[in-house]
Amino acid sequence: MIRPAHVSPDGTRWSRWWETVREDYTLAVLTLGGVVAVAWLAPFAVYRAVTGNWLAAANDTILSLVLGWAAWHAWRTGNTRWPGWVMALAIVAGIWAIGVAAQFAALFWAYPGVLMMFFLVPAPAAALLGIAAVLGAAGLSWRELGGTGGLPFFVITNVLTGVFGYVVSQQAQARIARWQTLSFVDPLTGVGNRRLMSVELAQACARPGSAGTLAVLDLDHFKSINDRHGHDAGDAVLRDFAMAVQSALRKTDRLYRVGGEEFVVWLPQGDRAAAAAVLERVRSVVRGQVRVAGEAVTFSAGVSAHVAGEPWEVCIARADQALYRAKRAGRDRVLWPTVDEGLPARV
Ligand SMILES: Nc1nc2c(ncn2[C@@H]2O[C@H](COP(=O)(O)OP(=O)(O)OP(=O)(O)O)[C@@H](O)[C@H]2O)c(=O)[nH]1
Repeated sequence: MIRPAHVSPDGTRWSRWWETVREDYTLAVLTLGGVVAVAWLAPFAVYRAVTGNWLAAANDTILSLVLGWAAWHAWRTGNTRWPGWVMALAIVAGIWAIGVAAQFAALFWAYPGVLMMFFLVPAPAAALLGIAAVLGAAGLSWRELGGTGGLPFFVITNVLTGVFGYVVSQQAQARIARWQTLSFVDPLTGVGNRRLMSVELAQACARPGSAGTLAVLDLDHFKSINDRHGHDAGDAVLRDFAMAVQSALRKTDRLYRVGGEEFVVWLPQGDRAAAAAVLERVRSVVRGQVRVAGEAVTFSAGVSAHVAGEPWEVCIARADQALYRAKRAGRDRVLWPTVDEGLPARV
């Protein structure tokens, strides 16, 4: 999911962490798993080793390392997808291990485990993993459960826990999807808006050794299109333009609408020749597909390579200057920054 860099840059480090956890429930559950690993499983591993129960000590050690790694990795990279899978599988293994250990009281761990899975992996996978975990644990601790006497209670209460997890996680996901659409998508064209651009570019440009090329595209004489053909025709041009640009871009490229008739394209490669080829393709597709009353619609663009380590705002300012030059030079062209405008040394 999209995680706003940090919703409020103010506040203490703890308050920012708390805010980040509240924003992303998968990260919250991964963190919880990490806390359980460090505060509960790791001390238990030591205790088991001291009391000579080497098998249980090894099991608790491996489990606490895997859970701890998943939480740490998610925090470090901002990616919760793979850590979520790793933690969900570790939970299944942990619940089975409880079955092998055959301790009745330890079976209570199945409930939070089943619940957590719905917040770590997609619902169908969580349901399958939950069933596998519970049936495995039930089969392995058949005697502790009291055989057929205890089995239905164990299974039914776990199924109820899973259903609860499913309902709550689906509701949360639906709300998050709606919130993301409202916050990050331009309603007219369906492409990302300025807010999404600032979140994604901040993340892309913060990656060590990041390379990329940024272009600011501005439709030419758009006011005149509105004045001559009406606002609705202007809206249709904006929609057609976004669609045409999108169709000319590669899957990894990003398009944002950042103002009335102003768009930003981010190409995640710094190679100038490749970027120039993509923008040339964009120009020819727009020329062929975007028309108003039979007239071709054109755009001007300023393009700049992103210099590793610089904030995206610096790169966009350079592209903006080249755009103004393109407008002054007669429009319908793509220009790169000059040395005066801060042309990056490596392009
Ligand atoms: N139809 C429509 N028009 C919009 C929208 N947002 C901004 N505009 C119009 O876009 C026009 C932008 O005009 P200018 O900034 O003068 O730019 P321009 O006419 O394209 O001139 P150049 O950029 O110099 O080529 C204004 O008339 C705005 O009212 C929108 O969502 N829909």
